[in-house]
Amino acid sequence: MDGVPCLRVSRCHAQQYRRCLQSQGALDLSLCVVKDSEGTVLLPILPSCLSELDLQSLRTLLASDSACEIVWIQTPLQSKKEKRISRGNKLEKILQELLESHGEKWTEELKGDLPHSFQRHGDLVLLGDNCFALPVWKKMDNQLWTAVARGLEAKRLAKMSRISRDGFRSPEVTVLLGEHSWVKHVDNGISYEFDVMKCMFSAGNITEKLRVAAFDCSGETVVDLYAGIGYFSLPYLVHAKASHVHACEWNPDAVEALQKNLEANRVSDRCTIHQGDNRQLQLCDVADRVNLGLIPSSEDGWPVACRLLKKTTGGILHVHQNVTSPLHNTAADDATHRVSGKKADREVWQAWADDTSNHIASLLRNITGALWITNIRHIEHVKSYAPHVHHVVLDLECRPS
Ligand SMILES: C[S@@+](CC[C@H](N)C(=O)[O-])C[C@H]1O[C@@H](n2cnc3c(N)ncnc32)[C@H](O)[C@@H]1O
Repeated sequence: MDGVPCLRVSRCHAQQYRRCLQSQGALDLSLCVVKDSEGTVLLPILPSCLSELDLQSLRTLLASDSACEIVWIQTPLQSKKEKRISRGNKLEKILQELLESHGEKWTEELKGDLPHSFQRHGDLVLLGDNCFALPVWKKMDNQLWTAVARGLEAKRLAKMSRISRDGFRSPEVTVLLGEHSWVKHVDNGISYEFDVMKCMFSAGNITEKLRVAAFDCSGETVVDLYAGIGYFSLPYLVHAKASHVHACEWNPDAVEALQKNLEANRVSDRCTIHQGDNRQLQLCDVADRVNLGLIPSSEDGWPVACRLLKKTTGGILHVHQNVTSPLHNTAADDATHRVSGKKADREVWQAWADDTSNHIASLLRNITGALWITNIRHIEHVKSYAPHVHHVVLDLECRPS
C-alpha cells in the first residue's frame, strides 16, 4: 500500500497511545503527529513494525473504551525537522523585514538572539530570557511582539526570566502581547488552566503524569503533598480512578487554579484541598499512596508522608528528587563511554534510593513505634537538566511488619 501508515486515535487518548507506541519502538519519530479536522490524531507508524502491531492488546492495555484503527495517509506528512525549519524561517523572515523597514541590517548576531526554545500553552507562547537581549530590538517597540507572535503562530506572548525560589516556585513572567495571562493546557485528556504569571507548569513531567495515569488506584486514598495546579492530583482522579485525593498546596494562586481544574474535569467531589503548609497537616493514618512531587527534594515532606500512611496496611510513597551524578568524561563521546555513563547514573540513583528507603523505614519506626519494611519497587527517570542532574522518582512500598 502507498503512503504512510498511521494509527488514528481520539485526541483524549492520543498521548497514551503515542507513549506506548514509542516504548514499543513502533512510532515513526521523524514525522509529525497530525491532528485532523475530525477531532482525531494520526500517529505515524514505522512500516516495518506494522505487522506486529496488535490493536486489540493496545486497546486493552491503554483504554478499553477507546477506538483506534490503521489508516494510510497519501499526502506526505511533514517531518519534525521540516516543521522546525519552516517555523524558524518564518520568524526569521518576518523579523528581518521588520528590522530592514526600520533601516537596520540583519546580522548573524541578531539571528543568534532569536528564541531557540519556548513553551506553548494554547495560543500563548512563553519565551525564555535568553532571547531578544540586543538593544536594537527596543527600537521596534510593540511591533516587535506582534511580529514575533505572527512568526511563532501565537496570539499572545510572554517572557519568563526565572522560577523564583520563594517556595511557591512561582515564575517571574512578563506579558509582552495579549490581554491576560490565563492559559489552558490539555494533556492526556485532562484540562489544566492556570495563570502563567503566577503558577509554573512543568511540561517535562509529562512522562511521569502518564505513568501516574496508568496506575490502578481504585479504592485508594491518595495524598498529593505538593499539588500545584493539579499536575498529579488530576491524573490520579481522572485516569487512575483514586477513590479520594487529598491535595495539599500553599500557594493561593495555585489553589485557585486547582479548584477550577477539579471542576473543569468533573472530579471535585473526590478531592479535598488542604490549603497551607503541608508540614502542619493534621491528617494522619489515611493514605494508601502519597505523592511527593517536589524537586530538588521533597525530604521536608517525608515525616508528613510517614504519618499519613495507613498504620495497619501501609502503602506506597512516590518520592521525587533531583539526583546528581559525577560528571562523566564528555570528551570521550563514544558508545562505550555513553553506556558506562548511563550505568554510573543508575548506580547513583540506586544508592540514593537505598539511603532514602533506610531513612524512611527509620522515620516510620520512630513515628509509629512499630517495625516497618520498605521495599524499592521502581526508580523512574523523569528528565535530565545539566548532563549530570536527573529528576527521578522512587516508588517505595512501606508495610508494617
Ligand atoms: C514544583 S510544584 C509542583 C510541580 C508539579 N509536581 C509538576 O510536576 O509540575 C510544587 C508545588 O508545591 C507547593 N509547595 C512547596 N512546598 C510546600 C509546602 N510545604 N506545603 C504545601 N505546598 C508546598 C508549591 O507551591 C508548588 O505549587
